Amino acid sequence: MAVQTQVKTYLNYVNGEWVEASTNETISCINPANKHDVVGNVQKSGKEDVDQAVAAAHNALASWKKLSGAARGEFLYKAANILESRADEIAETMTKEMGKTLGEAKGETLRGVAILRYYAGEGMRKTGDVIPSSDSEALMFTTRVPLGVVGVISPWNFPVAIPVWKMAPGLIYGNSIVIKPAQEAAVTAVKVIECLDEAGIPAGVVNMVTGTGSQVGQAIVDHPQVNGITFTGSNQTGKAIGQAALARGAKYQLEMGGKNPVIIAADADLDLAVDGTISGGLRSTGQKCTATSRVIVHEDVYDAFKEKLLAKVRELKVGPGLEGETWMGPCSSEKQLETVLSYIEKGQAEGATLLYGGQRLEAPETKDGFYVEPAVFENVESGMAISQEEIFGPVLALIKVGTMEEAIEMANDVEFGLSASIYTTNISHMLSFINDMDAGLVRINAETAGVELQAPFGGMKQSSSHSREQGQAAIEFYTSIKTVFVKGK
Ligand SMILES: NC(=O)C1=CN([C@@H]2O[C@H](COP(=O)(O)OP(=O)(O)OC[C@H]3O[C@@H](n4cnc5c(N)ncnc54)[C@H](O)[C@@H]3O)[C@@H](O)[C@H]2O)C=CC1
Ligand SMILES: O=C(O)CCC(=O)C(=O)O
Repeated sequence: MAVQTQVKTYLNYVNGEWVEASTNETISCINPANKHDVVGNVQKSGKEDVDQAVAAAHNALASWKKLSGAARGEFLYKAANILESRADEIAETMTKEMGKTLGEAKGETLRGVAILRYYAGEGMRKTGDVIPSSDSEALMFTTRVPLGVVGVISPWNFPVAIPVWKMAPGLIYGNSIVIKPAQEAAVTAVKVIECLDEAGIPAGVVNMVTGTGSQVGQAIVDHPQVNGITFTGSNQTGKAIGQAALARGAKYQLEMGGKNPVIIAADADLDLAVDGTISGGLRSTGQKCTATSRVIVHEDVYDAFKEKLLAKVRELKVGPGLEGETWMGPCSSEKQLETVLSYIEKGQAEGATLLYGGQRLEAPETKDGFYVEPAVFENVESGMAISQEEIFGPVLALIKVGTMEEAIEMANDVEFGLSASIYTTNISHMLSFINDMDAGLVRINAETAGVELQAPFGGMKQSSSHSREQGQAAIEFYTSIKTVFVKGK
């Protein structure tokens, strides 16, 4: 058991000030590698705090949107430099708070830096088109105006990258922000906001209120002065947010679950496919919406692939994310661990064969953390829960198929459509996969996870609100098009 020295309490950020919540309550953020280690306390805010944050964001809007894109971009460049200079410390906080390995946390923090720089540059790019008018004496063009106050509701699995990829485009296009980060990653979020504060972002342009989803999140969603809500998280919460936003005419963007397949064709490079399956399925302890969970393997290479996969999975070192030799950290919370263990039980009860892993780590040095061994199932059928539902944990389900058509049919046989990949050396297989796979992100000879910040990201079917984040696609959510028709007299 760790001895707690001094636990810091972090404040909300409202109208450019660090403030306590009106409730006078705080919540502790726990280290999933050792539940006795409190990483920090954050404010357990209420509706009144959201009202103050939204009022500040609303008041800041007029002068923020009047600035040129280049001037707004300067704040993002400064914030990027500050985040970069604090990358080691912020990555360590992330690892302590939600468990991913330090290497992954550092990579993600630097991705946050790159996202800030990318959107800083967007402030100098075109936002409209000239369209020929049918009146030869008129000028017709489109311009864009900001949405207004944007509510950002973010999850815990990418504590830097997701808040940044939602806030940075919002800011560059002239919106003001009220963010409620996930409770499990709130200390890391505070540190990201500190970077924006240090960069001198004007008071009220960015506000952060921490607390529960049902109190703080819901108050943001329901607030009449919040013009749009961008959300990443579970399907259940996302759908409820979408309905509430629609009911009061607010814009919304939802990024939700995945049940992502990888297809291993008979002609695949099996070593590459094994590495991509492990990295896509088990990095970050499987807690990515783009994580690989269904591994659809051609029967001709099934046994060879399975043996190679198991040999490598057996070697993965599970442990605290801060330790250098750890490959996979704990689940982010006790709730996540319980969800994963319940799916492992359900898989066995439904008749799948657990080939490896799936046990909680009970050794003295790990029993206080939320650790589970990576699990590999076979004899998985399409109707089983482990084949259909998002587990968000280190669980791979092997499915044997006889043809490429069967593989693609199986890959599409879920309600989600976020990401999918195929390992093959055959160009016809690649082309049918690109054409026939129902997913927003299709990847050839590459793992399902790992999105690039300059490209559109989002899913088909139940995975998103059919919108796209990141890259230049982000402009669609954060702005409205205004069509302008000008005639001299
Ligand atoms: N698509 C993704 O990247 C993610 C998917 N998930 C999925 O969701 C499952 C449950 O994880 P949770 O953290 O409980 O997800 P969640 O969807 O409940 O939480 C995501 C965010 O929504 C907020 N929230 C919760 N209820 C709300 C409400 N009524 N109004 C407004 N905001 C609200 C939370 O506080 C958090 O900031 C995971 O096991 C996983 O399957 C979770 C996190 C990220
Ligand atoms: O795969 C990635 O890099 C991003 C995944 C993601 O957006 C998520 O898990 O929410």
